[in-house]
Amino acid sequence: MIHLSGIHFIRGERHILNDVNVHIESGEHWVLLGRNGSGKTTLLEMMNGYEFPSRGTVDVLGNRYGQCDVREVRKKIGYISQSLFEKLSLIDPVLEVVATGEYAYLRFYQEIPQEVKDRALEMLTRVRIPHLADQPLGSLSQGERKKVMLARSLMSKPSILVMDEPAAGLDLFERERFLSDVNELSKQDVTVVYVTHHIEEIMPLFTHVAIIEQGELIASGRKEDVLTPENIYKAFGIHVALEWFQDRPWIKVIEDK
Ligand SMILES: Nc1ncnc2c1ncn2[C@@H]1O[C@H](COP(=O)(O)OP(=O)(O)OP(=O)(O)O)[C@@H](O)[C@H]1O
Repeated sequence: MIHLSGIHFIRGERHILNDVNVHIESGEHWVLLGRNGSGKTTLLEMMNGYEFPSRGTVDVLGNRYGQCDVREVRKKIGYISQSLFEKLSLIDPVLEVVATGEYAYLRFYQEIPQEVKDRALEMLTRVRIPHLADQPLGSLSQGERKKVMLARSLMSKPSILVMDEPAAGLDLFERERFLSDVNELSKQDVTVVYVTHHIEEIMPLFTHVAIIEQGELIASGRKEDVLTPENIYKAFGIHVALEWFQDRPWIKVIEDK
């Protein structure tokens, strides 16, 4: 599905990614975990072909970047990020914003076909906000906006869904509602790649975790093997105890005496 092999990303004096190898197979769902500035977003941008490595290869859905039309591959990848949200029009009704996902447009300048409107409503129903269809995007709460992004990204029936800190800024209630929609993606034929700083966002859906620190992968593999107090210490420099509860990892910070 996604193969990043021997990736280096160098800008000026900085080695931003250093020999990163990530292999994501069909049926797996991955979380990229790491501190601010560790290189997570840069890796996502490479999966989407918005950044190219200084060295190494990127293969997505059987296409090697640099030897294929990246725009064609991107049509099969949904991408949810704050920077994309900022490009959407806050005055447009939610249904229209979701419908733009069908064609990866930012806005419609012509009549939207009825079948596209119907599908947009279906996607809004899936994330449990069909009642907001006619409201302007800008009038929605942060949590509702995230759900609109999720519904919009599903319009194009992506094979891969890449999410960059989608639960950032949500309160506990909104976050849990959003995460439960993310978890429902296990019922769909889509591979999810999810970036976060927060361990408790690793929902049962996720099978694998990669931990990145200062541009290097310090651990990657099945989540039960990777999410250890030792690896969390290496990534965040904090001693923790980790417990699994209802197939989610929860941490307690152990203060140094
Ligand atoms: N094109 C670029 N040119 C120069 N520096 C860059 C470029 N892209 C990323 N960086 C730097 O690389 C580092 C990693 O950035 P990145 O956005 O990937 O981190 P991140 O793990 O997603 O961080 P956060 O959790 O804060 O979003 C940062 O220090 C950033 O300033």
